[in-house]
Amino acid sequence: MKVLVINAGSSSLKYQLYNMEDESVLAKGLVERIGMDSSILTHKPTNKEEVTEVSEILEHTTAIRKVLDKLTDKEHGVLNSVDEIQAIGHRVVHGGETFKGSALVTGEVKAEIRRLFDLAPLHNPPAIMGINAAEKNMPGVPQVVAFDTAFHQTMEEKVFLYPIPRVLYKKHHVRRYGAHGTSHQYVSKAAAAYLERPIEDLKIITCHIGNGASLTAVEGGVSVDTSMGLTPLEGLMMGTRSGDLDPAVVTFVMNKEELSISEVNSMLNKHSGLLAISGVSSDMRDITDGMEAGEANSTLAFEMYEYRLRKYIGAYAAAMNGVDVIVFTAGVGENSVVVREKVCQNLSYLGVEIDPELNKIRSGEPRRISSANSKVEVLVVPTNEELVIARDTNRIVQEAKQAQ
Ligand SMILES: Nc1ncnc2c1ncn2[C@@H]1O[C@H](COP(=O)(O)OP(=O)(O)O)[C@@H](O)[C@H]1O
Ligand SMILES: CC(=O)OP(=O)(O)O
Ligand SMILES: [Mg+2]
Repeated sequence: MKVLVINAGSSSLKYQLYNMEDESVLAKGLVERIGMDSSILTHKPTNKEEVTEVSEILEHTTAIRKVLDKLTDKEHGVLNSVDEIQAIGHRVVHGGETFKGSALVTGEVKAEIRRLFDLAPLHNPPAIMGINAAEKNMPGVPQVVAFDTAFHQTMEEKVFLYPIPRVLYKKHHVRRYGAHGTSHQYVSKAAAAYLERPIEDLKIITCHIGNGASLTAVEGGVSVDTSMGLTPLEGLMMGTRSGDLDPAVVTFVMNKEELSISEVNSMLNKHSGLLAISGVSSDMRDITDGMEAGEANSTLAFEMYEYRLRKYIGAYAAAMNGVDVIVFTAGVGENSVVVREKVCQNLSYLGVEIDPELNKIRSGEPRRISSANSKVEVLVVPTNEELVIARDTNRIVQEAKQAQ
């Protein structure tokens, strides 16, 4: 079966086409700046040259049509016809309490994702746009949704409730949900497989640190705590998101600066984090370059980022009464030698010791960076959210066919 995986953002759409016979990627790509005057489509077929095309793409339906054109293009394509795509899988960030796993898209499932718009105003609306756009371009092709929140539905009440009036949970579902679950689940399983140990016996802290960043305490293979909350704003300091702060900061600043709800949301989600402190960039590469050049604001941004991440690792070791494995993943976790080095340097009280040479090795495979003496295994495990979505899509569509 050939499965197209789509990750739709508000102004972008990432895609990967899988051949599920051998789980190989036939092509992948990205449409950026949807809705702006010059959109950019970058298409990379696995065995051919990458192509980039600039054109006007005003909404997601056109974006998917352009992607399908590229996938079937004589020169850059990998398919003879769009009909070869037998299923489509979508990443959806918020599944609320309804979805504990991936689901086949139906009218009711779409209505539920819409009901959750309030809880994920930045993430769920573009996901629905992606689903509708796929439906228009490929009518009749089954679609599956995979939720970032699903893996964290195992958290206990004492972990997911906020200590605020309970009526807010009953009336408005205000609680902690977490995100990046597909990634935390994938890398924790991959870590156990790499170590050749049963996941049931392990206490694992997974650090998914990319643009958005979150940590999860995985005990016995299930998520027992995670750092994102009602929305993907809670927890770690991120590229442009603040992470944890005193909630009174919000009302105080709204009052002093006369900010609206949408303005304060935008400040905390898009103009905070590394970007706000460095004054330069949300990208960890620029921050570490600035730090190496002795630039004070980038150095401070790095130190705050590393300090907050390290505090969370300590908290999750406490939550599980120990830690056997720490896993680094996503853009920063997989690539930043210096972030891993600094975080681990100050975890010696847990018995963490990394090998500086192993830490420097670059590879797309899971690898150990801790020394032989370390009491905790420290691993780098490249994440692959798209593969998990493709597998779920394949399984759910096959099951639905058999049930017919
Ligand atoms: N070599 C590198 N060193 C440090 N950080 C890196 C490196 N490569 C990528 N990154 C970081 O990874 C981030 C993107 O991570 P990624 O997981 O791809 O994010 P997302 O999926 O949220 O777009 C970038 O913003 C950048 O800060
Ligand atoms: C939920 C979330 O933060 O997603 P991303 O890392 O893709 O921004
Ligand atoms: Mg990501």
